[in-house]
Amino acid sequence: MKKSNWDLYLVTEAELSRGRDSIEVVKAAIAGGIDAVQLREKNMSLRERFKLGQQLKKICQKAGVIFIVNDRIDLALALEADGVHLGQSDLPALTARQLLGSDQILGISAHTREEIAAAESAGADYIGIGAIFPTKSKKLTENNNGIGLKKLAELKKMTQLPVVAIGGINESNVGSVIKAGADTIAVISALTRADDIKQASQKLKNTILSTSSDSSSAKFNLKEKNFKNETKAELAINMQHNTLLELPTNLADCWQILKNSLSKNSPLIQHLTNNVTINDCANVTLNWGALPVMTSGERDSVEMLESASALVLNIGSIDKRSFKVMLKSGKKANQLGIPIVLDPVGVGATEYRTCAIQKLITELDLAIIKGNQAEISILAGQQAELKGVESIGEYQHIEEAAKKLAAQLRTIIVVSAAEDIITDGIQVQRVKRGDQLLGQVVGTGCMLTSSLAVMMGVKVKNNSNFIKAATLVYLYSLLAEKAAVKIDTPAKFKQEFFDQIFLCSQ
Ligand SMILES: Nc1ncnc2c1ncn2[C@@H]1O[C@H](COP(=O)(O)OP(=O)(O)OP(=O)(O)O)[C@@H](O)[C@H]1O
Ligand SMILES: Cc1ncsc1CCO
Ligand SMILES: [Mg+2]
Repeated sequence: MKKSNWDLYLVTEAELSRGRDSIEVVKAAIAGGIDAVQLREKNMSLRERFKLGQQLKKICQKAGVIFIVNDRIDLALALEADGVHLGQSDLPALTARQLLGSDQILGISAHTREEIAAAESAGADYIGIGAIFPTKSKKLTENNNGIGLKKLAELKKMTQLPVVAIGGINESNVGSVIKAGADTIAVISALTRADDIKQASQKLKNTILSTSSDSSSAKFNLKEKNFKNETKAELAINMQHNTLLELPTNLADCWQILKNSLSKNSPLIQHLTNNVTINDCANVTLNWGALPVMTSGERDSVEMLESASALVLNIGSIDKRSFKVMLKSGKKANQLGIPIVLDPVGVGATEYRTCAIQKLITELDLAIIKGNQAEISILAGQQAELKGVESIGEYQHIEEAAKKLAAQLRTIIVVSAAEDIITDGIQVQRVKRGDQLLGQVVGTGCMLTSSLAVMMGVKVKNNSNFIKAATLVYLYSLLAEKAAVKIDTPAKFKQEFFDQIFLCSQ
């Protein structure tokens, strides 16, 4: 079961359901198209809520509707709910996140900048804001006047997380709430007290959808969670522009600049690369919005650089002739001020590779070296285990090795692994995102190198190569997660991953 975008979120309260029980209410609301249910029931005992929750969970699961538990993390865990919604007087968000793990949804009610920041840093998936309007029942909220639309709009600007608005929202005012910036609408009475719950749900959802598509405010998707496979990583996207919400703010800003520039003028990326993954590298380059060229003759490569914006040197299938072309082209790129991204594929596996790389590193100025853990360890003069071009073994000191190498060569080092590292010798960014399927497809490292070259080929002011590299690696990983939510076998995953890169660059 997976659901990426919530429009309408029903919060249950049997006492406000005009004699109907919450099972009946939830079933009718699901028939009307709600996206998520929250088990609230403030007046029931924990045992009663548990029993009701068991039934509601089954109903939701069958319908593909998200099931969230209010207030009690113990209950959420006991019911194996999709997530929990906590207020400021419940257990702290950080504790909740630790107990929940990363795959479950954590919603936090927040009313101030500080509360929003704390929720974000604890790893919340959405921020609940309310009560927006006066509510019919005091039980719904302590704030009987409601915070109003202006305050909602102000709070919305303080977070990149999706905002769920609650409190006194109904058919007549929901449009204004969406326009003020709410991404998702949570209601109790508007549905629980309706004469015809199914019809009321349909109507409310339609109004939300039609207002959202008219509204200029960005409508964000909630984190997509894969409930089929709990090991799958989490992600979030912006529905309109496909921009990833979870990109840290500075990287998100950098991506906007890179993306704008890519859409205006596609940089040409010349590749001298291996004959295993060459086609994938060409396609990934194209999907980011750049133009690939993979010309391997000495004269042609050198001449091609006149119109290129970056050069990839990938030694995956190096031989005497290709090495010579790399050296010559590298020198030409340096003369022209074109950034070079080097992938020392399999360095250390053979003496030939190691000598070739030593020569390239000594003679050329490199913008980035991207290698797997073994390759970077070898370059840093440490022990490493390689089998062919694959990194095997444990690398506890990889960060120090990468930093040292970056400082020594005055370049950016990118280490790819389940947790990637980007460093310029001083700053370090770790990216523990992505999906293990990346390791099941030959060439995702080479494609990462080509992707880095695309970003190096974009000239942007105010963003260092370090930030550009970190942005790319982060984005690459998040897009892989997004692909992996949809697909769980390698070949189709590769296709989906390409498409995600394409969509994100539009
Ligand atoms: N277990 C994993 N979980 C998440 N991401 C992973 C995992 N293993 C590898 N990756 C990602 O896969 C990509 C390739 O990394 P890897 O270290 O396998 O490179 P490589 O060995 O140079 O690849 P190749 O030689 O196949 O081109 C990187 O984006 C990395 O983050
Ligand atoms: C498998 C393989 N062999 C040489 S290059 C390459 C692609 C991954 O680096
Ligand atoms: Mg690999």
